[in-house]
Amino acid sequence: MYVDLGNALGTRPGLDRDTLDRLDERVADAHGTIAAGREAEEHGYAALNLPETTDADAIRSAVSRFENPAAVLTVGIGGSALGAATVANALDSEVDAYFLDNVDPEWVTRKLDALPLDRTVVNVVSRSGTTAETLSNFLVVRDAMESAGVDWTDRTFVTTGEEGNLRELANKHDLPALDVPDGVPGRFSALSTVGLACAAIQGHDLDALLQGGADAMDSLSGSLYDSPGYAYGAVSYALARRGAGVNAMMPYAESLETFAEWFAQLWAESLGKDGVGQTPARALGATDQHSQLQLYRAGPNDKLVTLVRPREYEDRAIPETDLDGLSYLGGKSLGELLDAEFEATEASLKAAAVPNVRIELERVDERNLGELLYAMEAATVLYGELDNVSTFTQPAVEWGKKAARGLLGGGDFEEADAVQDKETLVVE
Ligand SMILES: O=P(O)(O)OC[C@H]1O[C@](O)(CO)[C@@H](O)[C@@H]1O
Repeated sequence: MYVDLGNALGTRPGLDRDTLDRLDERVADAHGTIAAGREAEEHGYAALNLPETTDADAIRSAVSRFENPAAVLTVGIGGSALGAATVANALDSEVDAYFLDNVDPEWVTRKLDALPLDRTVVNVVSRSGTTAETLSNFLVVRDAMESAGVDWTDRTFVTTGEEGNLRELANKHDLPALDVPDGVPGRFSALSTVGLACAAIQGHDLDALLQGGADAMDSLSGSLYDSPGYAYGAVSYALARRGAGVNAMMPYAESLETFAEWFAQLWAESLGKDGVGQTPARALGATDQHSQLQLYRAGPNDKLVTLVRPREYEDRAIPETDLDGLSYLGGKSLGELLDAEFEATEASLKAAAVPNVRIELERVDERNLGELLYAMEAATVLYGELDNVSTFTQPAVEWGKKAARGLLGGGDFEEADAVQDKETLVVE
């Protein structure tokens, strides 16, 4: 994997090579803090040790009881679903993967109706073990299994913390369970039990995923010029300080679309603090060239656009054609077209002085995915150090949780009262 910062330099006053060299001095200090935090297994920093601390054998043996499942249904939300979904949606498997990471009743019903419940493993994941959406969805899934005459205790697997409703449920019904790692916030847990249980059930190569993470981990040093992750974090920070308040993550591979969703939680929940942060926007190449690019090029110049692509992939030829104006495509391949679109979009952004960064993987496989996930986590931790924010907390999400709980009679929360005081100006 490499990161190319070339098209970010010169797009903002003072953002040149000298600026990066000066910023690199701060990267060295930040790396010192990160390394010390990792050494001490401090909350958050411990996530950057996962390639070393995650026990792949333990995960494989914990799920080995589920022989030849047709599908795995992961019930979890946020960091308890997005890492697993990124791997599942990027790689092929005989075992289909489904995710219940929302509580839209019609959508949940459609998903459950499509599942062969008697051959599905239910993978329930919650770090806190108390998240309303996850626990509600699990109760709904359990009920659906019972109605279908399926013994849910035979088909359910749990990953959670030492305490919480989910742990109690697992103990009560003697369900197979894995622990979430200590000191690892959900959004940083893709390379742990949280993200890898689903991958193990699907038969993916956990060792290669962790090896990719380890390769990125080994690149961490006191300089951004040694580590693609640190380089990306540093230039994103430098651009945000110079008005690029939005980061459009635009992979040029359908298999990486969920990666952009995973990145959005990582970037937003980690760096959106104290009035600062860079707003992640999810895009997909080439599709969003035909929807969002107009704004990226000709709207407010307040964005960094991150373009991601695999170099190698299974290609498909475009048949020869004598249709007027199309013959230039005949005999080419879809991959050639996509690569041309990628490079053309990159150049079109540069021509409009819109900063953009290229991230290239060899191909979309376990090792490269592990490296990409880890590098983005390292980028986030470094950016957080440079911006002096508490990267590993997310206090602002609690207000809404209390309000919703209060509205449902789950306790007396003043936040719920505030919901009742809503101003209205209805136009219909
Ligand atoms: O794993 P849990 O505790 O169910 O939390 C799910 C998600 O909800 C959050 O706490 C935000 O509400 C995220 O940080 C987390 O990834």
